[in-house]
Amino acid sequence: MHQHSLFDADPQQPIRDAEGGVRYLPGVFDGEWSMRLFSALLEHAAWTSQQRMMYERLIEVPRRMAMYRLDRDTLPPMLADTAERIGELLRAPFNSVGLNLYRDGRDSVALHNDKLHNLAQGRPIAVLSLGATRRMTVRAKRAPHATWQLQLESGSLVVMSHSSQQHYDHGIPKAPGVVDPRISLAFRVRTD
Ligand SMILES: O=C(O)CCC(=O)C(=O)O
Ligand SMILES: [Fe+2]
Repeated sequence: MHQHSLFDADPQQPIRDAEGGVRYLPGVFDGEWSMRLFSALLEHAAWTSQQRMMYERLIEVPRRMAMYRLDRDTLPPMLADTAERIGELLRAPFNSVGLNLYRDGRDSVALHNDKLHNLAQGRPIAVLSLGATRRMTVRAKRAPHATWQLQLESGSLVVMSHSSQQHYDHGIPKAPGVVDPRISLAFRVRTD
């Protein structure tokens, strides 16, 4: 397997495609905004634990989640302003946000691609990170599975094109030693 660090080729854009590929944008929000938003979401978001069937057993998903429609739900403090700033920056009419809370390094999300059936063609998925820095793995589906490791700092955005989801998986591996929580917000343009 070929391992790339983010800085091998281009610090901003490890993967290129006609729709923008996968880009890492550090420092989109400053430390103060990021910290205030983190606290507001930790306290006020409607966190749920979900369960999945795995090997015929019901297991708890190792993170907390919350989901909002930006166009119709009552939102936690600062979320509407944050969504608007990201929408303006990326010129995309985001109408949904999925929140993930990784309580510490034991929480994770397995390699996956975001399902595209209810996402608008050509519109990106933007993931805002808050709190503890965690590593995102991005891996080509096709052999030899080129793999990138991105350190997602608080206040940063990872912007993934719609079409990148067909060719790459992404995940947040467990991180032994990380004791602080992280919240991510995945902004999407849904068609339903
Ligand atoms: O927490 C992250 O950075 C990734 C979240 C993610 O992949 C998702 O919500 O689909
Ligand atoms: Fe995802």
